[in-house]
Amino acid sequence: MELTAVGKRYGRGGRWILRDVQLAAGPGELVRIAGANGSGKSTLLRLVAGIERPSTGRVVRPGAAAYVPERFPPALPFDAASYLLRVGRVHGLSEAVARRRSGEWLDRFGIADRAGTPLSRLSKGTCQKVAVAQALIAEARVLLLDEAWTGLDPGARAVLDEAAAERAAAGGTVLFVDHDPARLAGRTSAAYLVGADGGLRPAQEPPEAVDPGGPVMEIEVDVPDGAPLPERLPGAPEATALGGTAVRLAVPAAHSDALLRSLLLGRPAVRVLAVRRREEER
Ligand SMILES: Nc1ncnc2c1ncn2[C@@H]1O[C@H](COP(=O)(O)OP(=O)(O)OP(=O)(O)O)[C@@H](O)[C@H]1O
Repeated sequence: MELTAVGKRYGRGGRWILRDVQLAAGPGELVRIAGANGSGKSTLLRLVAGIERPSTGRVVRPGAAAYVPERFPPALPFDAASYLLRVGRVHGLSEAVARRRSGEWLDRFGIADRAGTPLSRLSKGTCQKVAVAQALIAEARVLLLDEAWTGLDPGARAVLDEAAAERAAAGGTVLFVDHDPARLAGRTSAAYLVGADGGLRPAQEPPEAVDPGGPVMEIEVDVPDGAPLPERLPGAPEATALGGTAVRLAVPAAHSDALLRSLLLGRPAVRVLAVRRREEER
């Protein structure tokens, strides 16, 4: 995904919201877009999504993007399951795959029992879970999350954290905006700030939020063909070769579920040999 010399203003003579923006993000990247209120973060994501056209410059993306907008319109005449099915079909999924993935995400967000409820009758939080699920079922090469965590309960926020990391681990490119500066801390590959002048510049990432002295999990995996593991895995695990094609990955316990999931769902296909908590004295 690449933006070259992108400028954006709404209407002729309007102020330049974005100016001469260069941004390149490849497979496996998890990128934070920060900036003050009204600086143009949503505009940037809408340009990448293809919903807005740049006033100047060029936007290139590798296929369709999946997008969670800042505001999701819940007043659609569908229930959650049939809405997700339709979105899946728009993304080119077969009916069977769209149905299966919809069911999986409704289940992961703990709302499988509301699959048949009209969107208009869902609570705001449940509706937001559907808004997020509609983007995740696509498994798109580019995933755009605009304040997608807002309105979710803590459990669902953690599911979305994992989902974003999984998409990147599976070779997707993920761009996100969130008001919490610690969101996905330690998992992002880059961060940028939209300035008041419309420019986009690299930003400092906040430090890893996890207590470095906290519990550590060890996950041992076998990579049958000896292929290298992805460079960016959730929790930035410390890897130790165990001989043959086995590797031990050590991560803060807070990241172990996400790491395990991305190992199981990502490439190369690995076999998990052991998962254990590291002994204190080691
Ligand atoms: N469709 C539009 N037409 C005209 N002006 C717009 C449009 N969309 C956004 N703007 C203006 O562009 C500027 C940037 O808006 P944008 O929503 O991209 O910022 P943001 O950084 O995402 O803001 P926030 O953090 O408040 O969500 C704002 O001044 C906004 O009013």
